[in-house]
Amino acid sequence: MSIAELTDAEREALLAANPDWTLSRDGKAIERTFKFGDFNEAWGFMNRVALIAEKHDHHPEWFNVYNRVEITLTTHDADGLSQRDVDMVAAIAALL
Ligand SMILES: C[C@H](O)[C@H](O)[C@H]1CNC2=NC(N)=NC(=O)C2=N1
Repeated sequence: MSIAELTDAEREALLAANPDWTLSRDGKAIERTFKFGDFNEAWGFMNRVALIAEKHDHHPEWFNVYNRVEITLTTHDADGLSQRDVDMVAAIAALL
C-alpha cells in the first residue's frame, strides 16, 4: 500500500525537531547512531524497537556491533520518508 512522501517542508521540520537524526545522502532516509553501555543494553533497545516496528508495521534497517546500533528509517512504499518515519522517530525517542 502506498503512502505519500513527506513534502520538503515536512522533511525540514522533522530534521529541525530531531537534531540527532541526519538525512541520508540520497535524501530518502534518516539515520541515527545509538551508543549503549554494553551489548546487553543495545540488544534490549533493539528488542523494544522491534516490538514498536511490529505494532506500526514499519521496520527499521539497522546494524549492530556490540554497544552500537545504527538505525536507518525510510518508507519503501513511498520511496522516501513518510509520516510513518516521523511516527517511528517519536516512538523511539520515547524509549530513551
Ligand atoms: C506489507 C507491509 O505492510 C509492508 O511491506 C510494510 C512493512 N514494513 C515496512 N517498513 C518500512 N520501513 N517501509 C515500508 O514500506 C514497509 N512496508
